[in-house]
Amino acid sequence: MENAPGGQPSPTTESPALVSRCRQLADVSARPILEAPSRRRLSWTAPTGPEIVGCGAAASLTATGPSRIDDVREQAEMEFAQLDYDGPTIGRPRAFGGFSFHDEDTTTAAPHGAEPSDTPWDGFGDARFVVPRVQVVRTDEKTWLTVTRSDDTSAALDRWQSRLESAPPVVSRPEPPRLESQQRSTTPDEWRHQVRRAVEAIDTTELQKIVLAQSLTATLDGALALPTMLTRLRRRYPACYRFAIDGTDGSTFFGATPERLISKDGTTFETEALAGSVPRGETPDEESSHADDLRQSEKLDAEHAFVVDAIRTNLTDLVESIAIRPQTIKRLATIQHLQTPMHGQIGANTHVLDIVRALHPTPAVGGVPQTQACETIRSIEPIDRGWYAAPIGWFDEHGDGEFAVGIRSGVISGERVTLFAGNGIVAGSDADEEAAEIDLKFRSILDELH
Ligand SMILES: C=C(O[C@@H]1C=C(C(=O)O)C=C[C@H]1O)C(=O)O
Repeated sequence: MENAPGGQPSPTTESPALVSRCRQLADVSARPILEAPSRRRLSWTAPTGPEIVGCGAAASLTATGPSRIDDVREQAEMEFAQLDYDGPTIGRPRAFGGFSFHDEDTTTAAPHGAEPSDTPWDGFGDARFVVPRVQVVRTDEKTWLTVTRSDDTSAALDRWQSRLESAPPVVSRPEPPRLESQQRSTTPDEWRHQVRRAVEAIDTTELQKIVLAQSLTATLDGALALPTMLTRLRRRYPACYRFAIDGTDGSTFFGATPERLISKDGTTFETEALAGSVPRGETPDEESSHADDLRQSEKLDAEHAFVVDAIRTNLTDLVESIAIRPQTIKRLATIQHLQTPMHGQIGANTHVLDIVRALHPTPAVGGVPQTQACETIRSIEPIDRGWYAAPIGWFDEHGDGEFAVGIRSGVISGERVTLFAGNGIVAGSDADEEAAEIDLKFRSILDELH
């Protein structure tokens, strides 16, 4: 955008310009930002990236239905065209948010089997991104504060700097609440029935793989403090993406997901296939026997190969090159997965959201073929997936950004937390074995709540 002399936005600009300024701070905690609920808080930490925390909305992007990813991109281009940022790249403003799993417009359609009141997703919509008014980026060595507003940016920068620098250090953390009760969306019998229907569809139609999910609603005896929750997830899951994002109704979607959907930086991108799961062992012997199962099982290999193939196929037309690294195992606290990292070169003008659109949902969370799998999920699953297993992340004015798959996640609504977990079903899947894996996935977050 054009600036008038003195660096201030030109008064002739039609809509108010967003002025964004960044300042490096002494190493301060971003906790004061997270301690203020109802301020549209967000938190995002990639396994090897800085911690980013934000609040407020300098710009909001929302969209519905099948075109939601393109619509967000279009709106973002208009908003970012109004942006006047002067500062280091690390502190640049970004749009943070996520998409619903399904394409269907949830503002008009109730999900199969779920009354609107059953859903914890009212505050999220089909797509919602926010350029936060206040953003703090912390690496191990440095902290940057960025304020983005259409007025008084520098006064707000001063206010937030003094607020962050004068916040008292945390001496003791509040006791976590106790778990009062938990309720599953799906009984063991219902699950067996659903898996039977999925396996039948696999045996008799084109369907080859489908991921079926459940929810678990935990009731606690007190509210969950988001900063404490994120600290626990950081300690327990340093190799995962930890995220939290407030809805518009006081609820918060959060999680610690092991699965990268895409990261794009200039002309390079990285993605991965993550699918095929076994438990962690209680002893070294048990551990290596599970790892052997993971490497040798033909069924798990097939589940995983669907994901590798779909990512490669769906990216072919979009990227300049793609290389597949050797398969490894991603070990987490309760569960371990087959992982195949992939990386490559891409045109600088390709937006990260173009890649998100091409990839989501991968067969790690949807199925093969994609459209039939999503239709079957909607007809079999009794829950509203909302943003679970969907792309969650950020992008910047140049179309660079990073998205994770929103699994190992849940929605906090006061003293209730609704968690989600799913598992891949292929020919020959056994409902009870699949249920045991879903339990491990629920536990990964449930164990950290109380
Ligand atoms: C669907 C989930 O996880 C996905 C499914 C996996 C599987 O079927 O083995 C493994 C990792 C994830 O890609 C979940 O955690 O809810």
